Amino acid sequence: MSYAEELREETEYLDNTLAFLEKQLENEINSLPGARQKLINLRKDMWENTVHYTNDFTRLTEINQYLAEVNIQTAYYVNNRNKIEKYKKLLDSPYFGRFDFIEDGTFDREKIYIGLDNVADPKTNRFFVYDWRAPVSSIFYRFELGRAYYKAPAATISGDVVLKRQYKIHNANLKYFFDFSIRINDEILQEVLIRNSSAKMRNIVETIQKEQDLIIRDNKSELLIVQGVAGSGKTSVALHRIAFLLYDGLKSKINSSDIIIISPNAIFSKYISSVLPELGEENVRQATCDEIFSKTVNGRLKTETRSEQLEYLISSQGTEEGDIKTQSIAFKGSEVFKEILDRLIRHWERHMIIFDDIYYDGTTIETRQLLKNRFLNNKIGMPVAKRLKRMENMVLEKIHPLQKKSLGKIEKIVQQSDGHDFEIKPFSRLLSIKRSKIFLEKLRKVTRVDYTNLYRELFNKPGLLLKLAGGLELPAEIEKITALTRKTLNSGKAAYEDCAPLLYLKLKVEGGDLYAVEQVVIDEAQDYYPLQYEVFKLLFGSAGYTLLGDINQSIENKERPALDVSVTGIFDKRKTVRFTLKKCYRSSFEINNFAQKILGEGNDSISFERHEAEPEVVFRETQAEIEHALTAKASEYLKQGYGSIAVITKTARDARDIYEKLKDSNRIKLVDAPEAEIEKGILVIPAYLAKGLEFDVVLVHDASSANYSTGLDRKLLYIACTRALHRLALFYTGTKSPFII
Ligand SMILES: Nc1ncnc2c1ncn2[C@@H]1O[C@H](COP(=O)(O)OP(=O)(O)OP(=O)(O)O)[C@@H](O)[C@H]1O
Repeated sequence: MSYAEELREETEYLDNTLAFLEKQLENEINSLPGARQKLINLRKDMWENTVHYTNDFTRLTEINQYLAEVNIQTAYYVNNRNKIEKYKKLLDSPYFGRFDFIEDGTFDREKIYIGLDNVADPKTNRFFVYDWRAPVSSIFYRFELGRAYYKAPAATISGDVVLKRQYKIHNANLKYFFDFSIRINDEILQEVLIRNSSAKMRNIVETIQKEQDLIIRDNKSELLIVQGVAGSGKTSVALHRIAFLLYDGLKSKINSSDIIIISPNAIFSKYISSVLPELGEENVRQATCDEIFSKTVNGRLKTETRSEQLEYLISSQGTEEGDIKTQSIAFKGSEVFKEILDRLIRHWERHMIIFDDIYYDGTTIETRQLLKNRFLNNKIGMPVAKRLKRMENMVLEKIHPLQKKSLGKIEKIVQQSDGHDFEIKPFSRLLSIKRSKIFLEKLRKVTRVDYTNLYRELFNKPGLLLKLAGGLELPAEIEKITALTRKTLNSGKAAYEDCAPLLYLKLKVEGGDLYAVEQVVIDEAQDYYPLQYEVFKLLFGSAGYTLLGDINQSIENKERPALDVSVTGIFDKRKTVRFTLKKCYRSSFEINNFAQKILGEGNDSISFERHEAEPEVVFRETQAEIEHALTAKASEYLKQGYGSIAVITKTARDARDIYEKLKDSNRIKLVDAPEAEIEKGILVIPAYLAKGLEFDVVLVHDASSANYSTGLDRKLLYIACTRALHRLALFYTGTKSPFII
């Protein structure tokens, strides 16, 4: 077929699709006022015809019937409005791709158009467009021309792909289309990747790569681990995977409230917040690691945040305090410490809960031995706090009949005393209540659990930690770690590394399963320690997990077995799968190659062939000259049209410092805490907060050997450089960092 004929056919197809969409939109718009009015009437009826407060069961049933009807109508109305939104969006660009497929055993050439949502006529069952998540659409992402197959719900369907085509449709106009093979596929990606970055992450639905698609569509695995180099699309894949799991057509479809994303900080949460809405889905629940770990403990103890911890770690390198803190973090995140906490709970059950004989009104209710035996031998699978509460209730039940007797006795005593003739009953009751209160307080001294105290005891009680750690390997500086922790806890504070252990104790002692979710997605998974994963397991119960991370971006710990066997062992899922993403899509070829050299041997990132200028390493005699050079570069790139420029520093303190110096001559924004907003323009930001983000241009402030020389510095420098899409420049005085090769 000639190009002109193809164009005519495609234009016709687009017109038909748009006409169908317009009709659908019109129908939905027409039915909206009716649905709205129906809902208003129903609410009015309910208000007028039912009581607003009642103890009467029959009236309650009546209210419930109304409420059920209101809920149905509300869902209908909301659905109506969502459809209007969907059709409007699709009318702008209903599809972006197509492939033609001849299924084995047939001679029909089926044209499969792919877009953000299904567009189908329910009357004729005709599909104008298939949702990118539909099973058939996987062919578009996974196969070139030739043999192909996809897994339909009932069977695997095979056939031949005879055409693959990509479209640019904007404002309901077909701008262009072209057919592609593998090579052109790369060119399309080139075009997408050459674009400037934006303050919010974008969807990649038109150019999902095969290796990414395999992760996105995996709905069988219960634990899915992705190790991917910087810029390989881990976060993008995670979000598209969520959209896939939310897809209506999926048998195992779940709702947005069933999924939670754990992200490193609020900056990152905001950065990724636009992708799911772009894909036509509601945003799912998000929690930052601070929300999970520090906030839960906060209120009892003043807690350090993850950023504060990192800032301290980075700034205190080379000092004894810094070294103790590093060891303390690794120790408290380890499986060894988990074992110590488990032993602490067992020890506490057996030796630290002091039972006493229980008397009430001169009668022995329980002996201490009986209480202890009952506690140690009953319901041992139940969390300790619940078992103690159960015991408390049992004792209270026993004293209940005695309370009445005791009241009678009190009344008699009060009668015998002078001056209470008219108030015998109320006065006696008061005395009885007071007595019960004293009793309860005494009882609760034994049955009430305070996990923060328990944790304090571990460090306060001389020799307890060492005794519990018998046979386990402890860090060299355990005495100093204990002393530091004692000091912090006794001043009413908890370091960030104490939060996960505290939460672990809380969940073990009081019981867990706080979040009812089915899928947990953990981004920057390399940053969590085994004990933190143990907490996730307690918090999220039997949920499925997707963990995405990059071992080379784990800031503080060197030997952490993140993302491998230890995680697999903790979650102990039957269906576990591991994927590796090696290709970097973010940075230009030159920037990625430069960044890989920072890491040295043994990393296996493959650069996508998108060529741009070589990174610059700029020497200046003084800091003042560096600041001048930074300003000049930033302005130059801004003029060249780069929208986002990050001056990346090592610490937040450096960021504040450089901001103060540059702010008068530039429109510049400081990002020194996770609450800050990321905007277009020039930003000054420390490397650990820039993690996960990207910028058109990265300017690394002070890349000298004095500033970047340790193992931790190497990772920070790597993180900083891998944030750049198009331009990278590093500035230094004295000698440059040994990691710059
Ligand atoms: N298939 C793709 N098509 C187009 N762009 C892609 C694709 N995969 C990744 N990208 C782009 O590459 C960049 C990096 O993606 P993303 O942030 O998801 O990577 P990451 O692995 O999470 O990176 P990091 O570990 O450095 O945070 C983003 O701009 C993303 O849009």
